[in-house]
Amino acid sequence: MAKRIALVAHDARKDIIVEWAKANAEALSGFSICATGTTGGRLQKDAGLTVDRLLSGPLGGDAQLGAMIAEGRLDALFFFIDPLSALPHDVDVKSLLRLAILYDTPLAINKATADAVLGHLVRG
Ligand SMILES: O=C(CO)COP(=O)(O)O
Repeated sequence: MAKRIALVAHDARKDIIVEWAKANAEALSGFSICATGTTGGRLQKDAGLTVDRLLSGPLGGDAQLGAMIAEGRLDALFFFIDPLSALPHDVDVKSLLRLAILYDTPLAINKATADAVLGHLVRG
């Protein structure tokens, strides 16, 4: 069964994750991909990816991903975090990151680490 990965980006990072997904389309096609709502919409429309869309991050999508991690249903998290803005749902972001750390889930937080984690997953 294909490994399941999640792609998430804050608004200021959505163009970056779309470009990254386009550049890595072939590698990403081997995974089952889920994404928070708005990120998923951009990835479908602008990068042509097939994704399972969860709720938007601030409306519970980050919490859904946290639950997937806690239940052992997510193999890696690609979370392009905005480092320059205060976010109203910061508690959800922190919770998701905390669970990824707690469960030792491979975690990418920017393009450089996304390249590294994806390479690690592709190599098996
Ligand atoms: O806010 C997010 C992650 O914290 C992402 O949610 P959206 O993809 O719905 O914008």
